[in-house]
Amino acid sequence: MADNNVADSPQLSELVSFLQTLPEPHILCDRNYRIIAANDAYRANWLDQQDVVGRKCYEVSHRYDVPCDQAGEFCPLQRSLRSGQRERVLHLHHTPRGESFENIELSPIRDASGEIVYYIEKLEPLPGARSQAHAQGLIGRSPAFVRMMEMVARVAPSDAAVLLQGESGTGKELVAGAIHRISKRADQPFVAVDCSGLPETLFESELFGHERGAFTGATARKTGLVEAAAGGTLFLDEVGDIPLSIQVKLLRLLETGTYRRVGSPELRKAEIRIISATHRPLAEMVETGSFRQDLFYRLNIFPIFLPPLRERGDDVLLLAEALLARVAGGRKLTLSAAAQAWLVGYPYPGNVRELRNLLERACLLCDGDEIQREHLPASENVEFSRSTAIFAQKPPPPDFATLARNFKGSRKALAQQLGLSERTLYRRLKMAGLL
Ligand SMILES: Nc1ncnc2c1ncn2[C@@H]1O[C@H](COP(=O)(O)OP(=O)(O)OP(=O)(O)O)[C@@H](O)[C@H]1O
Repeated sequence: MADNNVADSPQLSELVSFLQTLPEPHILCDRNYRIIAANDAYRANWLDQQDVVGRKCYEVSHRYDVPCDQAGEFCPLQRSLRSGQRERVLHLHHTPRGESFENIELSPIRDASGEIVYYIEKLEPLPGARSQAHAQGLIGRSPAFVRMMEMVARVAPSDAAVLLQGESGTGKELVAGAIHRISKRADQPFVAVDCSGLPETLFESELFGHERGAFTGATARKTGLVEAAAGGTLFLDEVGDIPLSIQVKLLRLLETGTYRRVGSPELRKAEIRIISATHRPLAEMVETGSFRQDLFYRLNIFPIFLPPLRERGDDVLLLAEALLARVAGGRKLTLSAAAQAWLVGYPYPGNVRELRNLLERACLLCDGDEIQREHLPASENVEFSRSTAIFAQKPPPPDFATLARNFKGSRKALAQQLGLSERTLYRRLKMAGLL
C-alpha cells in the first residue's frame, strides 16, 4: 500500500494507513480522478494487473479516455464536487474477472480550509448481477437496465417492501431473487408464491398455515409460507391477481406484521421482507377499484420498473449470447450476422422469456454451429408469437362500476372492501354515473 508520493505528507499517510484497516476494497483519489493509493483489499482484486496508483479512475474501471460524465454516465466525483457530500452510484466496472456491477461510495476529504482535496472511494461488487455472457444471474448493460439495477442496489440492503412492475417476461422473479441475495437476509429462505395460482379458499391456509382439524381435510398441522420464509424474503408474484376478498388478509399481515394459523388463536410474528411483482397496472386498478388503495401503498414503498426488452438496445445481443449458451446443452453455437440483425429488430412482446424461447427453438432447428436467419421465425410468425403472448395474459379483473353495482352490502362496507374512504367512494360512484 505504501506509496512514495504520499509518504512525505503526514496527513495523507494517515489517511492511507486508515484505508488499509478497511476490509472492503478502497482507493484514494484526488480531485482530478488520479488514484493516489489503493488498499490491500482492492489490490487483491487486481492481482497480476498493472499497478493502479497514478492512473485515472475512469481509465482503470471503465477503460474510458474521459471522465464518466463525459462518457454518458453519472460520475460520483463530479456529483460530490457539486453537492459537497458523500455520493453513491452503481457502475458497471471492468475487473480482472470481467465486467461486474459495483456499488461505489465516494466520501470527500477536506483540508483545513474546508476545500475538498481527496476522495475515498469504496467499491463493493453487487452479487447476482453481471454483464458477462456466461453468468447465471441478471444480464444487461443498457442504460435502462443499469438504472433499474441502481434501484435494486439501493433498496436491497433495507427491509423496505419492493413492488416490481414490468411486462411479462422482463425478469421480475429474477430481480426479486437478486434483491434477496444482495440483502442481509441472503442466507435465509427465499419463498416465492404465485398469487394467481392460489385458489381463494386455500390462500389463508397456504400463507399462514393451519392447525390439525382447523377445517375438513386438515388432518395434520401445516406450516404456512410466511413461516417457511421466516428470516428471509416472501416473494408475492402476480400480486395484482389477488381477489379483493383476500387483499384484506394480506393487508392485515403487512399492517400488523402478525398472523394467525387457521384454527389457532395464537398471534405469530412474521419475520419476513415482502417483495411483490405484477405485470398489471396496479395504480390504475386502484383507480377503478379492483385493487385496494391501502394495500397498494403498503406494497409500493419502493417501486422498481423493469424495462421491456425493446427498450434495452444492445442488451438483446448480450442476452442472446448468454441465453444461447444456457439453452444449447453444451453445444458451442454462434449467431450469423443475419440472425443477429433479425434479433435486434424484433420487438419482443414476450420480452426476455420470448427471446429465450426463440433461441431454444433455433437450437433445435440448427444442425451446424451457426444459427441462421431461417432458424428464427418468418416475419408472419411474429404476429403469431405476439398473439400468443397476449393470449397468455389473464383476463382483467372486474372494474369499479361492475363491482359497485353487484355489491350487496352498505356503502360503508363497500368502501371498506375497496380500501377507500367513504368520501372517495362517493366521488368514484359519482364519476362512474352510479349516483
Ligand atoms: N436480465 C436477464 N438476464 C438473464 N435472464 C433473464 C433476464 N431477464 C429475464 N431473464 C430470463 O427470462 C425468463 C423470464 O424471467 P422471469 O420469470 O423472471 O420474468 P417475469 O417478469 O417474472 O415474468 P412473468 O410476469 O410472466 O412472471 C427467465 O428464463 C429468466 O431467467
